Amino acid sequence: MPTPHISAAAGDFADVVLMPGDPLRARYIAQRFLQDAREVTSVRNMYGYTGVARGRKVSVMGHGMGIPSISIYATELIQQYGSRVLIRVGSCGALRHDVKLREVIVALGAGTDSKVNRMRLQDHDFPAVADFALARQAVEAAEKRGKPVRVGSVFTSDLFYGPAGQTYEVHERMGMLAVEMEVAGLYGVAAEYGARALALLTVSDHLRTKEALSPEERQTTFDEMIELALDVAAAQ
Ligand SMILES: O=P(O)(O)O[C@H]1O[C@H](CO)[C@@H](O)[C@H]1O
Ligand SMILES: O=c1cc[nH]c(=O)[nH]1
Repeated sequence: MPTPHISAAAGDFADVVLMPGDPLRARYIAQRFLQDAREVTSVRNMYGYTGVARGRKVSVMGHGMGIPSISIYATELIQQYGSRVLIRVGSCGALRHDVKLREVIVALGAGTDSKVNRMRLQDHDFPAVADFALARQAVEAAEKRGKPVRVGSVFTSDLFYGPAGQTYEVHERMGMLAVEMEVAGLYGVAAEYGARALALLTVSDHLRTKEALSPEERQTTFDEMIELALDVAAAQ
């Protein structure tokens, strides 16, 4: 059962997995939000935990940075461990001036400069979209909490340090809310293996205004996003 990247045994993972990029955020989520959390994998320090949230078995596992990394973990969780619902809980940089720091974005779809989904689809465009039911549940849960979310498309970039100035205008004109590095890959993997996926993203910095959350603010805002992700997880 162990894979080259995950050392967990069969049955160690829940069918629903929250996935932050940072493995230490995975540990933080497990310690703060899961009851009876136990570590199920730590290969390469990419920590995974399983516990209980809202009375339901839930796992959390880091996915690293970039599409290649998330694709490995998402594929192995689905294919080897039977996970069916993957919810990325990540950070992003706002592209549009009207998107504010701390906002939580429900990433309905993702454009990308990566070729991975074209590799899957004979070089044709692939609609990298969230599972609709998960997205709707996230929006409804946010409304119930009185903390509405932003819903729309994001841009998944292979480059964190890219030719920024040249691309922001185009992305904004095409209606993209923010930039991050994994969503299009996650949605492609989910489609390929018949799983369901959603990404929730907290705006941690603003690419136009150069504002950024302090470490303390990051934590508080991320907590709100994680509560939302757990609302969605509990509904499965
Ligand atoms: O905070 P996470 O989830 O890692 O997400 C964003 O942060 C990383 C870049 O700093 C990339 O992984 C990007 O997608
Ligand atoms: O990928 C990312 C994540 C956060 N902020 C950015 O500018 N890019």
